[in-house]
Order: sequence, then structure tokens, then C-alpha cells
Amino acid sequence: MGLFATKPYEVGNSILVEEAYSWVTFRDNGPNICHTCFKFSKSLKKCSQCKFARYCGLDCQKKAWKENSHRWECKAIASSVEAKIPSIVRLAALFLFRALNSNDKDIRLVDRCRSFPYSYSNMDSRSDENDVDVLSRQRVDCLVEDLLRFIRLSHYPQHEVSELFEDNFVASLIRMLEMNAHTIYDSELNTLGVGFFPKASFMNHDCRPNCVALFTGGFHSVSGKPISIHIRCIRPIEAGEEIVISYLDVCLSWMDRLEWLKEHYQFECCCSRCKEESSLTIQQYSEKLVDWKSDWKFMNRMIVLSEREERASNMLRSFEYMNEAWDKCCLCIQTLYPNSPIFHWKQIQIASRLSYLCIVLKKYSQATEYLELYMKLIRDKPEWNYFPTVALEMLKLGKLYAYLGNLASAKKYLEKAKRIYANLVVKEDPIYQNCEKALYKVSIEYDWIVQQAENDVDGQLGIA
Ligand SMILES: C[S@@+](CC[C@H](N)C(=O)[O-])C[C@H]1O[C@@H](n2cnc3c(N)ncnc32)[C@H](O)[C@@H]1O
Repeated sequence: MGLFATKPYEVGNSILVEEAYSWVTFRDNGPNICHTCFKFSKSLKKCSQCKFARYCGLDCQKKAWKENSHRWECKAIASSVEAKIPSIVRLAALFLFRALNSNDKDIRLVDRCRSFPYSYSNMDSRSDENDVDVLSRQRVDCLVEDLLRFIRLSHYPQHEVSELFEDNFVASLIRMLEMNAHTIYDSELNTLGVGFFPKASFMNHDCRPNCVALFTGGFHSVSGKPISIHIRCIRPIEAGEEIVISYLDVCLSWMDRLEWLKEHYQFECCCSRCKEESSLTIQQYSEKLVDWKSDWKFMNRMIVLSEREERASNMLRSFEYMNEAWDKCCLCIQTLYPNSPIFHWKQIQIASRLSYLCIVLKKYSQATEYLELYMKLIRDKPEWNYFPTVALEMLKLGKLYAYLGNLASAKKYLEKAKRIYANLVVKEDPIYQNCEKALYKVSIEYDWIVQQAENDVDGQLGIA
């Protein structure tokens, strides 16, 4: 199944706006994010019973109680000894409570889980079972146990749910939500939570997507309205064409995308971009495949080590590991495997990471160098147009240049970022406002300097 356009769409058109059916905020964000509209605030009110759920106002609290089944979840959270309930378990419980308490239409959603092809029972009969499958089943087993315990603690009428617990239904439900729910993030791409959006959940993946998914919430939210998904068109779409988004960052290499999609969604992508990039790589380098794999492994190892150090707040060590990955990547492109798209995309990913680390380490000038490389590497890739990750890097680069006093470059990148955001988010979105404000300030200063220079030249002062 998939989602298909019934009429043509232009870049920037909003294709679908849908409220979440069930949703949860991630634990780490809990204290500062309203559990209904995802508004960011430091003065949220706690639910007096569970002391966990927080709301920006009464409307949001009522909405959660009625529509997001907080009345059941509340008891379960309040009586949990260990409050660290996995987000997917809470989402599955909220989904079930809501579906069982509503009309036939929603029961169809439950039936969708039953027929879900990645169900536990289906995996049992797979002949090519491997370690990944076994690990994945063990993980689902634990989540199933957590969910059953959570439902028991909720005091939900057990006779209404008992029959659902047969035939591995709960495992199917968890798998359905793992594959069909959307991670919710704000326009700065910080992850906020996870939600199930019934229509949007039909959208398939393509590494060259024609749409992107963005969310209200974070800073731009509507009190009393649950978090919503917005699907925006980023390439012209014809009537009848499938509406596709990318489940991952489009700026990843074919190998990274392949591995990630297999691990998280258990499919091998065969979109046009994957076909192009895989055939180029494998045909061109088949004789060097063994070396190529070991270079690839080395780079990934350095990235993992860098991320580990970053989590431990050892930013300098993290920077050093990432730099090793960068050196290896440059060597691969310059001498070992020139023109290989796989290493080019890896270089884009590492450049972005290195610029982030430079900013944390306050090496601002060096950060602009990596971001310039990023922009150069991405220039002729069709995928970069209108993508939020790219817009964010442009905004960062514009602001860095403004800080460093290079106003011409600051203006150039802020204008580009604003142009992309104009097609992605509403004008009230803080990221758009932020971009507009920065551009306004830089432009005034820049115009003033240009005017001064012109006056000086007119006055024959002869400045260079
Ligand atoms: C969010 S669902 C999309 C709707 C799904 N096609 C359905 O019928 O329910 C995600 C699942 O769709 C399938 N899928 C999505 N994009 C795909 C692609 N490019 N190639 C193969 N399978 C894909 C995978 O099975 C994936 O786990």
C-alpha cells in the first residue's frame, strides 16, 4: 500500500495535514514539552496523579485525557516502580486504548496490525533466519512483556483486551508501530517524540523523495490541538504519482542507507537513486572490493568512536576520531576510488559532523571551512533541493559568517536558507522567523557598508 496524488502539486504545496492518532513525547524532553501540542515551555503544569504528564494548559490536558487515553495511561505510570517505560510501549498502549474505545473505523486500524507482514509469527517461519532476526525477536519479546505489564497496571477492563493477546497480536502491534509510526522533530531537527498518523503511515520511502514530513510542535504549536504532521511537496508531482518521503537523511551514502533501512525497516531499497549509486560503485570497484570494504569499515569505526566520545562529553576526542574518518575519506576519494558516489556522500556526512564539533569547540572559522566543503559537495546533487537538513546547515553557515564579520557570505547563505524554508514551513515557524530576522540585520549592516564604500569611491578616497 502507498499514498498517491489525485492531482498535480507544485513545490511548496501542502499535501496532507493530519493530527496524530496516538503520540508520546520522548522521556528526555518530558519536562519541557507539552504532552499534547508539544509546545516548548519551562512552566508546564504536571498531572497531579502520575506527576509525569505535563501540559501547557487545560485544553491540552483535556485532549490528552479524552483522546490520547491518558486516563488509562495515568494509572499505569503512577503505579510503575520503574518509570523508564520505553516510548514504543507507551505508544502501543495509547493506540490500543483509543482504538478499542471508539467506532468500527478504528477497529480497522487494529485489524491492520493483525495482517502486518512483519509479525512475530511470520518471522518464526522464515527459513533464512539469522542473528539479526533472533536479536530483533528477543527485543520484541521484552517489549511485549513491558506492554502487557503496562496494560495490567492501567486497570483497563481486562476482559476487553484478553482476546487481543492471543496469536502474537501484541508483537504484531509493536512491529506495526515500529515501522509505521513517525519520529516527531521540530524544525531545528531535534527529536521530540513519536506518533502514529493513520494516513501518513501509508507513505513509502524513496531516497529521492518528492515530499518531506514536518511537524507542528516544539516552538510552533497550537494549544489544545494534538501534534500534527505536515507533508510538503519538494519536487513537482503529477496526478497518479506516488507520494514518497525519505525515512532517513538523504545526505547519506548508498551503503549507509542500505544498512539503516535493513536494520530499521527490514527492506532493501530499490529506488532509482539506489540503483544508480550501487551499480556505479560495484561495477567500478569490483576488483578492489575487499580493500574498499575494509576502508569503509575503518571510517564507520571512527565515526562510532567519535559518537561514543561525544556522548561522554569528550568533545576534543570526538573531534579527533571524526578527523581520522575525514582523512581516510579524502584519501579514498583522491587516490583509491575517485568519483565513487558512496565516498562522496560519506564525505558530506563527515563534513557536517565535523562542522558541528567545531562549533561546540568554538573553532568557528574552521566550522565555516567544513560547511563550505559540505555546500560544495552537495551542489550538484538533485536531492539537496529543499531538504530541511541542508537548509539548517545553510542557516548555520550564514550565522557563523555574520559572527565572523563576513557579511557578504552571511547574506548569501541566509538568503538561500530562507528560500528553502519558505517552501517547507509556515511563516510563523520560529526557524523561518529566526532566518528572516538574521537576514534583516545582516542586510542592513551589509547595505550600510556598501553604501559607505560607494560614497568613499565617489569622494575619490580610493579604498580597495
Ligand atoms: C510506513 S510503512 C509504508 C506503508 C506500507 N507500504 C504498507 O503497506 O503498510 C513502511 C513499510 O513499507 C515498506 N516500504 C516502504 N518503502 C519501501 C521501499 N522503498 N521499498 C520496499 N519496501 C518499502 C516496508 O515494508 C516498510 O517497512
